[in-house]
Amino acid sequence: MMGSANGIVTAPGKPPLFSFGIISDVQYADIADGRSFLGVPRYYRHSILVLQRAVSKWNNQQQLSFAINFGDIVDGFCPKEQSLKAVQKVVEEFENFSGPVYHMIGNHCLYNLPRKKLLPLMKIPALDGHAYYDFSPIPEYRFVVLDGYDISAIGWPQDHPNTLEALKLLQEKNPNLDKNNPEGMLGLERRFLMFNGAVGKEQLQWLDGVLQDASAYKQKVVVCCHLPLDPGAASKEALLWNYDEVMDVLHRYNCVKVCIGGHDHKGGHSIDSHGVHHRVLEAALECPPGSDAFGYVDVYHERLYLSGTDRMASTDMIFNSLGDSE
Ligand SMILES: Nc1ccn([C@@H]2O[C@H](COP(=O)(O)O)[C@@H](O)[C@H]2O)c(=O)n1
Ligand SMILES: O=P(O)(O)OC[C@H](O)CO
Repeated sequence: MMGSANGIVTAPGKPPLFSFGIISDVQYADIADGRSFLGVPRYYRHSILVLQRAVSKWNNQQQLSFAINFGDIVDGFCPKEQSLKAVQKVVEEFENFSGPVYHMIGNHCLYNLPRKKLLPLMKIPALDGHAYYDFSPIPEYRFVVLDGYDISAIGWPQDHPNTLEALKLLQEKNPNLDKNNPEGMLGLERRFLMFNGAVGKEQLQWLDGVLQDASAYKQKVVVCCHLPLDPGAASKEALLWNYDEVMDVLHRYNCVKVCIGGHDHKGGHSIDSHGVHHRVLEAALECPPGSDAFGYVDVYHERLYLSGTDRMASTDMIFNSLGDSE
């Protein structure tokens, strides 16, 4: 038997119920290497090689049931006349994976193409342009994919009510002319930046319904969103605008065990006040040539184990069983 940090003992070599591949923030562009606003190197051409190696490893690995892309497949600096081809190129790389791939949108996807064009290309099941959905790979588990740019100043037509709602919020919350600039904003208020967004009211209701249903079927839930939900796992500047409202919904139910996100390229891990794990994935874009950031997750009844490659840290996420009826 094998011990772990929180004292729970598990049997080594126990086969997972199923496994899936993960990668985030590929942000491919056929342009020279650059840096983030804060000076972190970004390798725009190399990132697609990271994705290629991820797919090749996933295909040669033990059986993976599916893969999840946590968003931002093409960078905002991609020349606009190349956006369509670049998105298609990255999607095609994902399609070399032998199983289904579940995509979600990130801000950089939306800098390149409007939702209307993007969602069909990424084969995101969408209703009225909304990009949230759920799926259940086995009866015991439910995956919920949130649309963190539901209320957003990017991606919707300029006169769309969701754009207007986002612009109003940014106007109220962010005093700077450049709404991506957090200067002078204090604490968690620093999340009110244009490159973030919110989950709208309808989506919150949908989420509540899905979690009710999952609870009724005694399913465990993994929540996926490009934008991080827990301040403990990410920079304040990277959080979903209404992370607190979403967390309130998640915390009404014991079925939510793990939330996974991207966007905050350095990555992170926390366990919140209700024992829910939050894992923010390290970005493929920031891997210096020859290095990688992707992984696969083994799913068990009582934990998720992320096996990371190179810059993606491995993480054992053992569930808090308090309140579980099983
Ligand atoms: N501290 C910061 C961070 C960012 N910005 C603005 O956001 C844009 C995107 O940032 P990246 O991290 O993706 O490079 C950047 O061009 C800045 O306009 C900022 O003002 N202050
Ligand atoms: O989406 P990006 O690449 O502009 O980066 C977002 C920041 O990492 C959030 O802190």
